[in-house]
Amino acid sequence: MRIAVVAVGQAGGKIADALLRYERDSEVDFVVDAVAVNTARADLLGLREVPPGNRVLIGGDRVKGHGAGADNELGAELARDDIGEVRDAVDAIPTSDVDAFLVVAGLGGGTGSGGAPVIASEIRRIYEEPVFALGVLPARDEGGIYTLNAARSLKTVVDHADATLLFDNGAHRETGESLAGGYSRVNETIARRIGVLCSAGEATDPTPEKVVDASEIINTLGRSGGVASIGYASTPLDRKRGLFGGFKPVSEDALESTTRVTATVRRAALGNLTLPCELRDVERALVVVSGPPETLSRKGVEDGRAWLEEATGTPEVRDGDYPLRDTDHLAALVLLGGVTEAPRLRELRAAAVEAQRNVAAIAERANLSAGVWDTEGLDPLF
Ligand SMILES: Nc1nc2c(ncn2[C@@H]2O[C@H](COP(=O)(O)OP(=O)(O)OP(=O)(O)O)[C@@H](O)[C@H]2O)c(=O)[nH]1
Repeated sequence: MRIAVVAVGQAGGKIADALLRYERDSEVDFVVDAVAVNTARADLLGLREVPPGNRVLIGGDRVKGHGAGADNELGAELARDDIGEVRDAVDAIPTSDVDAFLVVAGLGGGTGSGGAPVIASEIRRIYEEPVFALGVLPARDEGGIYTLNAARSLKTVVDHADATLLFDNGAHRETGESLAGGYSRVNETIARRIGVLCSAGEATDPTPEKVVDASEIINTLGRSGGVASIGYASTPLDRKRGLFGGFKPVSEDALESTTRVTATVRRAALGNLTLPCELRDVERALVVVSGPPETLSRKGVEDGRAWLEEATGTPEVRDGDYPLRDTDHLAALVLLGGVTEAPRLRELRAAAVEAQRNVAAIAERANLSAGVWDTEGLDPLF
């Protein structure tokens, strides 16, 4: 699936950079173009991969290039005011090659949190291709303002995108990790998952036995404002066991190959989801298995799909393979679409209600006027 990436805010821009790096390393063309939008000039200047001509500074007249200061209403306003400039940058993308747009943002701050729904809704108004959002949720310990921002923004993003892929920072940060080091590792994790998903159907050599078409990804994500999560797991392969330093052919080792594939699919779906959730709270799924061609047991993929059908209780589970010559890992990616419930969503909902009660206290702690955090009109989540 070929995507056009529209990154909003600091986290969005860094994730777009990571996606472009992943694309370059994998040598499969799946990002048609990437645009970065921000209210902070320094964040735009700090990007490494998004081409300088594709960086759009918004709100310059009002915030003078200094960011939205975690005020997501301001972020939304600045995006609305300068939407013409964002539109011009998106119009310059050769959209005849694009299967879907991906609007990427951290939902806890100001610019991405407020701007992403405005921008997604504008792109959706103009183009026929689906507009998916990739939203990063703040970790639990980031504090009330980030939580409240994420809760408000999530409700709006979900309403304005065809589907929203969620990534919970809190579920992926390792103890003792520095913030900067943590983010760059987490961004690589995000880029690998989106990268494998999108590049699977674009690689032509070696040819997959069952191709993952863009339409299969789009149908799994859905187009009616759902939430999605991605699981990923990989298993190292023992290169020494096969002939001539390669792997044993599947025929020689069919049982082991099959079990290895299904076990990897189960690990991808049961642990390490971008948004941890129960499989029974999922409406659709897609499994992609990648690795050296001789290790991709068709039966293993089918067994993995059958297991997922049973675990989710839905027959709407698609599958495909992605053969790669230069890897010593077997990997499985599981895309879960139509997620109806997740512990982190429940927490955000509850925290938003609590934060509304404590608005004055939060504003005081953050040294902001209470007016900035006037939450009148904050819709309940979903
Ligand atoms: N995964 C990931 N999360 C990040 C990164 N940078 C910031 N975040 C998270 O994103 C949220 C803050 O959003 P930012 O993108 O920094 O803020 P912004 O959208 O630029 O908004 P303002 O700075 O308020 O103008 C917080 O929840 C951070 O934890 C990153 O590189 N990767």
